[in-house]
Amino acid sequence: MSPSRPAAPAAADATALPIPVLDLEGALVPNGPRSAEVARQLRAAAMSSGFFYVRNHAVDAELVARQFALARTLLDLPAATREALSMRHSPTMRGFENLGEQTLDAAARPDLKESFYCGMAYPPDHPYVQAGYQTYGHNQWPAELPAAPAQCERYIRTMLALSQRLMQLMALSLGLSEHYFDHTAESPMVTLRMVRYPAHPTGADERTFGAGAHTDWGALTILAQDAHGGLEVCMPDGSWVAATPVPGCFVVNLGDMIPRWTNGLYHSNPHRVRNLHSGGAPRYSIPFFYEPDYLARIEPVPGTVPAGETPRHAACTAGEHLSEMYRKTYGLKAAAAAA
Ligand SMILES: O=C(O)CCC(=O)C(=O)O
Ligand SMILES: [Fe+2]
Repeated sequence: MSPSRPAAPAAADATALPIPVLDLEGALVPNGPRSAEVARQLRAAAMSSGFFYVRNHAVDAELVARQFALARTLLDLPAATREALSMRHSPTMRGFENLGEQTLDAAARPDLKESFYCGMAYPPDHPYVQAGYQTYGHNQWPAELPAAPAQCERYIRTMLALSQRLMQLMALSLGLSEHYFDHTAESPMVTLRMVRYPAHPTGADERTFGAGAHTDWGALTILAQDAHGGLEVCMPDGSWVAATPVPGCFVVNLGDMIPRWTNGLYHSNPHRVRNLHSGGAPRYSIPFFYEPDYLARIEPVPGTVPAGETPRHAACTAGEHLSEMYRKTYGLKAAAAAA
């Protein structure tokens, strides 16, 4: 490790973390005995940074380990293979992204990360695939890795179930029926991303990031990260805190659809990544982005707009919101690919 790099953070003491840990034991099924308590904790986190960890989420550690192994294999494929499967050739934003191809913070340098994007395997005759809605259908898989589609599909199905349960707990946290959002999950827009960050360059300026400061665009992100750390979260007072890896936990954060759905009551705070603590090794992370059905209307839920006030955001569909965000951060390339 270079002497200018800070030492790796000590193993996280969950009770001392600025980002709370929600224990999902007893809250994983509708009417679970701890659902109300977890919903209260979720509400507090959502009104603060919009970030929390989840433990006892019932996701098999082996499944997550296999997904990290696949991430390494995918991102080690030769440059020519990755170029042939570049997301620039994909109408649905699937495939490989090279270092510097995305700029999440327009005021910073292009992101020092590379990734592989895939989504749920919607059949070609699904109406949304037929309609050409962005993110539906058309995964790009490398022929060299025939087991990759099934592994990703298993991971996606598992994360989807967890996301949908978290949306039920969120509904509860808003004083709504646990099933309030269920109908918005019919054909969800889900994106699984496997990301690799090179070590933060020595002597890099303050505009250099693995991922520039950004908010996520969807409803929920469930992040698996390796042991190196590097994710930083902007707290409501403007300070940045480390989302230190906690063994066995995922980091969950709210995306921009949730403030739209709650008229600003719940927050989707900025976060960023700098791979500073890995001793020069790459950092891997696997964000799973849960977004509702393309046609789901995103407008304030009951009880979030005070009487006599107008909503802070115009209503839109989830698909409209997401397409606009891809267009902004991938610039003209994505607009061309999506056309
Ligand atoms: O890699 C991470 O820890 C976070 C990635 C992230 O924020 C994103 O992909 O939106
Ligand atoms: Fe993010």
